[in-house]
Amino acid sequence: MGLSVEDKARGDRAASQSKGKPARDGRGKSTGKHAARPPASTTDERPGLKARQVAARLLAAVVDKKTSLDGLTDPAGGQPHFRQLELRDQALVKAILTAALRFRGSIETEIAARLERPLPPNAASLRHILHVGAAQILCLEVPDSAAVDLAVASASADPRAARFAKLVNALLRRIAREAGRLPRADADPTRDCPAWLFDRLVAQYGDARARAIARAHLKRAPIDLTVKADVAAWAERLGGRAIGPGTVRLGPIEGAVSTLPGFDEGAWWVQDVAAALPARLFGDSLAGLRVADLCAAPGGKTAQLCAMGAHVTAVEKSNSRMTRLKDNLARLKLEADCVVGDLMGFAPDAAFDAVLLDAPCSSTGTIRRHPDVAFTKDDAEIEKLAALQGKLLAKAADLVVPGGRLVFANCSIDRREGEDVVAAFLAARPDFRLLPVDVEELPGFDFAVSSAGHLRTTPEMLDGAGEGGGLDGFFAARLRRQAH
Ligand SMILES: C[S@@+](CC[C@H](N)C(=O)[O-])C[C@H]1O[C@@H](n2cnc3c(N)ncnc32)[C@H](O)[C@@H]1O
Repeated sequence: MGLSVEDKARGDRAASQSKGKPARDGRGKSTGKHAARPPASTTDERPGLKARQVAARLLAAVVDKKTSLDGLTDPAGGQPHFRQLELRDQALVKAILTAALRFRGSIETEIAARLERPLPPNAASLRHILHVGAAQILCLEVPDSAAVDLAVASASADPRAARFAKLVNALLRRIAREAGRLPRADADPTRDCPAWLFDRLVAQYGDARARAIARAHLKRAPIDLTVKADVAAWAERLGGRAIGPGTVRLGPIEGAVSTLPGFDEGAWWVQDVAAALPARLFGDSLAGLRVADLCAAPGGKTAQLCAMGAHVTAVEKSNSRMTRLKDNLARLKLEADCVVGDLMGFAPDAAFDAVLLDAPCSSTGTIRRHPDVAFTKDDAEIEKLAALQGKLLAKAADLVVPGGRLVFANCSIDRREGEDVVAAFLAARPDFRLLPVDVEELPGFDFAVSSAGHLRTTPEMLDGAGEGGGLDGFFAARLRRQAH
């Protein structure tokens, strides 16, 4: 029988038993009691409550206002309540939101299945509190009792949701008792992929591949490192495996990557294996050449180009992101000329032998790492970004010497931001030709080369359905300017 918002007092006081959760240690012990606590006031100081309240607030910002989670959780410019949390609670908020967004459709289904009537449209705040609670119960190792109690306290402290506190209690206890853990092996992946995105994937890749991509989005992305040299030796030292000539894929690690061997000495940097492919399209021929890396921060590709022996000029419009790029290069003991400013106003003294443009995009290739992208982007945004990319590509082209090469790349899986941008560019610029990528250039990554000679990856490739598999979605095209 479903619960209704009017019938909010009806609650099953039976002990909460999490289904399928591993046994808990003393700290995470389930008390088996879920009687709703006295209503929390805004001064309720119980441990963990602020983290849940901030999680619900940030979920609202992502879903209702299309605000990027990276921005909201930025250590310097992020949401003030988030920044006030202790680091441990900040990590918990991020884990809750990652789960709540990755499995948003499944969580909504579990909630809806236990309601007699849908939540009223003006109950956004209640919905976010329920999603935050359910995400902990269904996806995280948080004791059910804590997830439920803190959701009830969050509702009680929120004037828009206070009258639903008992409903929150009853509903989440039922989910804890009845629902299995997420993700489920037999789950329909389309449930967790917003319709606007799934429709585009089907239109561009066909139904089967669209489903495979949506399934890959439910997996956590592994951590890849690009090493300066000796990939096999670093793979062994770090307990990972070499994939491709310059990438080590790590297994599960304890703590931050910055504590791993080789970080302080600058032997490697974090970069998904797919993100490392566009710079490799220049081959081994960059030593001593003047190369521009446009839209450069945080500098993964700048570092690759420097390590290949090029004289690199990195252009980036964001001051704070350029600071990160410079910090990264300093740690890696690599050097580049760094120019802070809008690419559209960049006027160097001379053109470049090679140019790499990693244009701003929808980032739909990184949904495994950034599940908020599926909620913050839409059809209109993709059109806007495609238009911007066309302008940036035209500007980048003017910076290439006759006979020089230009690589246009981004981490979108949408053709409008990839294949279509390049097709429009080539139609308008007879002084440029596509230099098709040959599968032999990327040993082990032949799957990443499209029949048109572009680089095109999507996250289900490289065993994206398996644990520790997959790669980011990326597009790159290599172009040459006519020699005159
Ligand atoms: C996808 S990220 C680049 C990632 C980077 N190439 C790497 O490999 O680490 C895009 C970057 O472009 C920058 N950007 C966006 N529009 C720009 C513009 N008009 N001029 C210069 N930089 C821009 C953004 O601030 C962002 O740092």
